[in-house]
Amino acid sequence: MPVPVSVTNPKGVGLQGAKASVLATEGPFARLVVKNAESGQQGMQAAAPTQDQPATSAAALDQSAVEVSNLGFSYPGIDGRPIPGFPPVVEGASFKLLPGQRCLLIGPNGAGKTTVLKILGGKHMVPKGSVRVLGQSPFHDTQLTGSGDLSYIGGNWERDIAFAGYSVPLQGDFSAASMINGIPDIDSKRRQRLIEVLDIDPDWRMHTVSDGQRRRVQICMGLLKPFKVLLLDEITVDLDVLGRADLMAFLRQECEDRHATIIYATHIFDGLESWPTHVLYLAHGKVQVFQPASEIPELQEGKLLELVDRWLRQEKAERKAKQAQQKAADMTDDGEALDMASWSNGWAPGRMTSSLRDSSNTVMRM
Ligand SMILES: Nc1ncnc2c1ncn2[C@@H]1O[C@H](COP(=O)(O)OP(=O)(O)OP(=O)(O)O)[C@@H](O)[C@H]1O
Repeated sequence: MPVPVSVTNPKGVGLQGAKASVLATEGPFARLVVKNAESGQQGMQAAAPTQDQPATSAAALDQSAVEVSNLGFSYPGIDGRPIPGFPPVVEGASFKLLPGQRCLLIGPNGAGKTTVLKILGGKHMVPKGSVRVLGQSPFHDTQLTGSGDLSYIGGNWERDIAFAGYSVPLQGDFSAASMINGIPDIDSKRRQRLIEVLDIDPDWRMHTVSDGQRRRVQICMGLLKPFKVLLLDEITVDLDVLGRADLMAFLRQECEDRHATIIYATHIFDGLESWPTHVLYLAHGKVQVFQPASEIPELQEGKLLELVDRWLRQEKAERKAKQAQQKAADMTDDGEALDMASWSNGWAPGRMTSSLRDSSNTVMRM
């Protein structure tokens, strides 16, 4: 049974006509080449354009691809407003990435990584000024995803289906080729390259593939269009070591050759030291570290895992201390716990539901 996919606009329909993705092939770029040749200047130069690699003007390389300014976000409660007493999931986050930069997004479970990526991918509405992708608001300016300039790959290819169950994986007796070839206006060389990089057998039947094989097809579909900004939410978790290494090499090349910008959230760090140009560490919904990789000694020394281990242990200790403080605050004067925690509301089709602590429908047990 086919189900929708977690790839933004896989068919590239919609505002496809508004192809803002065609970048200048002369003018500023040509002037920069002449200027650099004259001054003998070293440093970042726009790559010469080829059929697969559109030229990027020097001015475009200086403009931020992703800009987040004092971003705050709370998931709404049942009345559509932030739940009173709950801290925002993301608070005061600011960072900026230029074309060509690759950012590793790190943080403990529940830190807000997926939420940030979804906001950047236009899946949650936030004030226009707080998030700009390619100079536009990803939620409001839908041509960003419609054109394929902004691509988000995350989650599993599954959804809840009535009478079939929860988290039903995408399956159906159709081939991987029929999915991949079903996307219009794709450069055939790029498609073939991705099939090779991801080691996809076009004859795979989607109802008999393994999780990792299904993931490869999902990733392929998300990468078919030559994106300018790519958001990856732990998509390598099912891939074997070789598949992951080949994919990371491909993504790196996309940034170096086409000046694409990538944010990659992951919990798997082996072999990643030389991949990012930037590292963003998120904890408690706040940006704790945002630094160029060149300024992080542990990355130069191949000790990314040790660094993350230290960060996470520190975060855990802070979290435990905060919880202990909260517990103490919840005690009555005679030392009894005031139970304001979640309260079972019974079953709604197949699922337990509950009221949240301090939410508007909190049930207080006395
Ligand atoms: N739809 C939602 N409604 C309410 N709260 C949510 C929702 N989705 C996530 N949250 C909460 O927001 C917080 C951040 O979740 P998020 O999924 O962004 O974290 P994460 O850093 O991606 O975690 P992980 O590493 O486990 O994937 C968590 O406390 C989570 O419970």
